[in-house]
Amino acid sequence: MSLPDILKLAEQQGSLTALDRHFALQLSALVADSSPLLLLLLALLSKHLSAQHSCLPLAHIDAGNPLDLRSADADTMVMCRIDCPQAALAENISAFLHDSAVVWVPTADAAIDPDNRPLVLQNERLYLRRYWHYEKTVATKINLLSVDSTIASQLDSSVQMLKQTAELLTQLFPHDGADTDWQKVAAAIALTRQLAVITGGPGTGKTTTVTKVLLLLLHLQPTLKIRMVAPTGKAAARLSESVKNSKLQLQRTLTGELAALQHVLPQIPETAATIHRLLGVRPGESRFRHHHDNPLLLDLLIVDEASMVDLPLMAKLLDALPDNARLILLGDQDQLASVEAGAVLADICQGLKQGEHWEMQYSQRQANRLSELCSTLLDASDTSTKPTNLGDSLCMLRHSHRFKGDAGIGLLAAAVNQGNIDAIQQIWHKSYQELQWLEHTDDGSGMKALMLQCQQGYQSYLELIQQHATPQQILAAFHQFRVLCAMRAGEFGVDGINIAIIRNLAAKGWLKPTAEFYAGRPVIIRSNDYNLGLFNGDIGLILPDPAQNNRLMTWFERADGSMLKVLPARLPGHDTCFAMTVHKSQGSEFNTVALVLPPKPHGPQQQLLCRELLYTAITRARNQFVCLGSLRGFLAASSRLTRRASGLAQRLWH
Ligand SMILES: Nc1ncnc2c1ncn2[C@@H]1O[C@H](COP(=O)(O)OP(=O)(O)OP(=O)(O)O)[C@@H](O)[C@H]1O
Repeated sequence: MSLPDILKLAEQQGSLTALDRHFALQLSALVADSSPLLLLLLALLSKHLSAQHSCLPLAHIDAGNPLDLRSADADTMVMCRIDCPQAALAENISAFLHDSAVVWVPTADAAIDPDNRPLVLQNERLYLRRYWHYEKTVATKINLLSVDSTIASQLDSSVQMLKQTAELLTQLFPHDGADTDWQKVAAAIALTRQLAVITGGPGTGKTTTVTKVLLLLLHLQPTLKIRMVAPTGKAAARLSESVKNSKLQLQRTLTGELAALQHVLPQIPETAATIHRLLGVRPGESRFRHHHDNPLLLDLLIVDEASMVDLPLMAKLLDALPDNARLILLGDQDQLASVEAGAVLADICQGLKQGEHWEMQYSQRQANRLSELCSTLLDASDTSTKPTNLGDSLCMLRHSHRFKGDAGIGLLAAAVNQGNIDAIQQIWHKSYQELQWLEHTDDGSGMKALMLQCQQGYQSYLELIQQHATPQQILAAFHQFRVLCAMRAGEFGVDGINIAIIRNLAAKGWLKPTAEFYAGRPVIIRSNDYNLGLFNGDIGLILPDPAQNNRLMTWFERADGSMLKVLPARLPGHDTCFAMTVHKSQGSEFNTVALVLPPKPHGPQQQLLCRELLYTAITRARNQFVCLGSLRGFLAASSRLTRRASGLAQRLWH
């Protein structure tokens, strides 16, 4: 059997896709190199990229069965294994790739490959040139932005400036407890450094903190040009809403000595855009309007939900950022990584991870500066023995103001995040009001209970349609409840659950799904349509338009709160979305979330069911979290962490 035949066998057995096989065959034909090992590596690289890794770490390859064949005759197994001990594999393959004419191995003095070879090998990781380039762009810019900035040095040399900043911080962050106010520390970092990365779970006060930072920065520099962005329209709308709320709360606290800052409040921007809109999409072209040679016109960029930003988009955004601009990244590093390749925020925060715990990694100099600015004492556990510039730019908020300490949702999210199996079991057995477990049973009673939840959750928006409420009111009611699934296909995936919900609501007489488009059908957009202004992940509702003789239109709410209506026939690719994937729910929140897990996860499903997926689903819920699944499956998923292969953390932290 030749290697191309073995690739075909791997495709038939499901361990490679047709794309992986064709990619390998075509690229090796293009570069006129038919060596079996190169073909094998190309197929594995493609497989890794499809699984959203940025590269193929050579150490990940299994010498004995690299294609993960389930069954094959002895000759075939011998043909496809790599003839070398596993311990020496990475080194041997590395030597092979060094000699290959299609692989570029960067050196300290050659930053660009003059021959534009399609593959790059660095630190025993094999990249497609494009991805290597994205990673390098992100690492270079983040490293550049984290260098101890002039602002911080000025502060150190000017006692008066330090005192003034400390006073402003004390007034804006009054705190009576003895422990450190991390929001204040985060604000001090954002005020004094060009880069600040503020991470933390839901409700830990990221937006509140950043709004206060904006107030202080605008007070000190009134002409500062600020832009706020998020990866999706929904996340941008949420950020706008959150900043508006924070401004209202702040307004109430600006009394006494702080009253002088009241006039600055209106200067704080309230509208966030999507990253695509900020960068300027040019229809039909893959390059954005803004890039390194045509940078964005801004002094400060705030990026919310940074965990959702994939490697290519982050590279393009950072490439377009002017050299002297400030950058604040906000996000939750524990959430699922971006839908596309990379896990940029997790890689940026990786140096803080110490086993199952997170600890700040400040240099002694930064710890002293922050202690003075915040009138607190950062202890030894917050400083690093191997300090980095990036470590000085990071702050993690850990106290959630949304979930009260003893509230079920917060406890469950924390226990899942730590993979604490005993705690998870106790929480599910304790019957918290906010949590409801539905076990899959052979008689289908779990599924029946889920359908009852759906009736309760979707009743109010369907009633509002009958009462001729405004599309905005109906959409707001629809967004109170959502079913989330781990996967798309199958009876317990998005496809099957959507069908079950439609049948159930139709049986109640609440929906009339007699045609493709019917009043009350929720849709989620699958791709970007820049002409219509619709983006991947946007959710709309099909409703009659009284202004057009009740003709059916699809209504969407834009990031600025205005409504967009589109003829159903003109919609780009879309799906029904009574149920949606957990991935697509990132950046959204609902009063009640019902998560559906398969009863007996097997094969590739198990890989999908991981800790980040559960954590993301749980933290989408504000008031109630319901889960239909098998408790064993839930516990197994809590123990499974997914790591995306990437060289970014190494470039940033070593
Ligand atoms: N220090 C604080 N003391 C009391 N309440 C706070 C504090 N910080 C934030 N809050 C409140 O907690 C809630 C969540 O805050 P905020 O929206 O800033 O968090 P967030 O981290 O941005 O949340 P999300 O990730 O959901 O966007 C808000 O109602 C806010 O007013």
